[in-house]
Amino acid sequence: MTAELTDGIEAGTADGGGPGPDEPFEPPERAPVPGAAPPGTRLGPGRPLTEPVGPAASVWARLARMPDSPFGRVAAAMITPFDSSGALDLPGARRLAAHLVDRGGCDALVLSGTTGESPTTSDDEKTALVRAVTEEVGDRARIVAGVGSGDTRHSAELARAAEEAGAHGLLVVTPYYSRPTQEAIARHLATVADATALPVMLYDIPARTGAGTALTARTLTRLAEHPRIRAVKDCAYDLMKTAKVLGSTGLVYYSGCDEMNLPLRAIGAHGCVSTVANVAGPAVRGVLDAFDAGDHTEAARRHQALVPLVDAMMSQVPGAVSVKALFAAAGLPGGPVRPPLLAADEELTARLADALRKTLSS
Ligand SMILES: O=C(O)C1=N[C@H](C(=O)O)C[C@H](O)C1
Repeated sequence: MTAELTDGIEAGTADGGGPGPDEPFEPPERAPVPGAAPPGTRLGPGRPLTEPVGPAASVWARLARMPDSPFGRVAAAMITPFDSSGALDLPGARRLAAHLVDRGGCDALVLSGTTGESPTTSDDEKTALVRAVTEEVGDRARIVAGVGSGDTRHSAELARAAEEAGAHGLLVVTPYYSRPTQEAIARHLATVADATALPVMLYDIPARTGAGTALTARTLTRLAEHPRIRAVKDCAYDLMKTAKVLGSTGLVYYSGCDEMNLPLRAIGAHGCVSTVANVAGPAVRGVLDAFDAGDHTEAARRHQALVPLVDAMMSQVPGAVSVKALFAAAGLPGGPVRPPLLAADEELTARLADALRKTLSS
């Protein structure tokens, strides 16, 4: 999309509550999921993947063919395309997904995240999106379905529907609004992870979920014991916590905010879930590639070159608004945002396009 996009544009912790030090975490009793990986199985670097038998075998067989983490390395937090009437645009979603995977530098797509406007899509739309995108990209990328909500039963239902629709993994944000304690948050996340055989990426974004909902290092360490909780999408801006959890668990970390992609990689994160990758995936990947090749100066240069675009896209309006404004300017599928989000005005769109152009030419 990058070339098409520019062409188009040229034309146009609180540490809330939870158990005290003496209260042991009891992972909720659960019947083993048929065919699920045995407890302790991890997909972090160097760890073997144990193939199960039974209904989940096909999921694990698919994952086993994919290298590295079950969530890829550069995941676009894909926008959800709507048509001009505001309805879900599945052909547009297929086109965008294929583009991001085949030419846009992404080896994973997160659907129905914040950038995917999950608060304003229905359950049926979320499931239809997973089905269409998995059909379109097959095993060329990992498809991660956002199933987080403030309601445990609802999230478990969404998780089962996503699994049935072909998702390779789940993104589960900490429950919000009702101010659950750490213990309640831990139980919510474990219950959703129990609902399917899919690997789970936790989403820690306290600025969005509310004061007191940041996952504590202790809660993360406890949840790491769950056989299917494998990863964290880290948007907590708490390097002490992240470093502690990275150093003491097998959880695979992903930066969940583009300005932290390189800093978090430098302390051991595996990759990123990126909004900016919707429009500049190869540049987002290029930062990690340079770092992994040992050229830290070049990695820093590439990171710095992306920062103005990250700032333009994420600081004033939600990422979905920015991406859709850029897509509209380039004549690409995306369509409008759904209320309460508001489309970018002309001035913001011009600034976004300018930032994108500068970044891509740097
Ligand atoms: O939708 C997502 O997933 C992401 N959303 C975050 C946001 O909206 O702030 C940013 C992140 O890059 C991924």
